[in-house]
Amino acid sequence: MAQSFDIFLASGSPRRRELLTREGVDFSVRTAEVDEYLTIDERRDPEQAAKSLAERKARASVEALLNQDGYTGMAAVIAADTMVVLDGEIYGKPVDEDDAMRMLGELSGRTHQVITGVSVWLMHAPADNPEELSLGFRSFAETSHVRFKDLDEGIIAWYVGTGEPMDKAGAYGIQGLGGDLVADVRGDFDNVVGLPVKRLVADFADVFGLEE
Ligand SMILES: Cc1cn([C@H]2C[C@H](O)[C@@H](COP(=O)(O)OP(=O)(O)OP(=O)(O)O)O2)c(=O)[nH]c1=O
Repeated sequence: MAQSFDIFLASGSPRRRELLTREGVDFSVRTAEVDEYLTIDERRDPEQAAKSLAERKARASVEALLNQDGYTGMAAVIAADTMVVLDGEIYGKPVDEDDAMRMLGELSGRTHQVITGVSVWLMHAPADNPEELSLGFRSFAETSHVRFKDLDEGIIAWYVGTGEPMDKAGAYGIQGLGGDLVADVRGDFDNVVGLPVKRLVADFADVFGLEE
């Protein structure tokens, strides 16, 4: 694959790295701290919230590349944010085991949405003239629908005890032991894991060197 851009993934998530690697994309990881706070308006519109968080993550990474790393060249910076939504309410990562138990109890036997917002920032930072920086971005949100089996308290307590839920939106990982909690998935499976990588690569074919 002939890539005309340097590609940076602004993510600490090992799942996102694996998914992008699987598509054959050559990239580096450049994470930067962001505040994941959502406004009331963003909470009312989960797709917008996911895009907005992805945009913040990518922008922070762009700023770090330019201001801390002194990056020059043509780059695409990719970030994503995944959230679970049940009855319009956003579920992020559980704060503790009780929170994980609560989330899984609420998801039991029902269908929820998993929304991943993706933001891709394109920048050109000329080495000879830093004043001529050009920067732009495009974002999208992808939604998958996941139906949970009926879960009894014993299963939920066992699953939380494995530790798997703690760093994951909605307190489960469909790609791991959490796959056994799931009855059915409609939509993109990778999107549930954290990155709708097929759509990302298709929508940004020029960036990934898939077009002449
Ligand atoms: C629903 C679900 C979520 N997840 C994960 C994907 C994300 O890593 C995490 C949601 O948290 P995010 O805030 O989207 O991402 P992150 O903090 O892990 O990584 P970064 O911000 O650095 O990119 O939940 C799974 O791994 N499997 C699942 O089935």
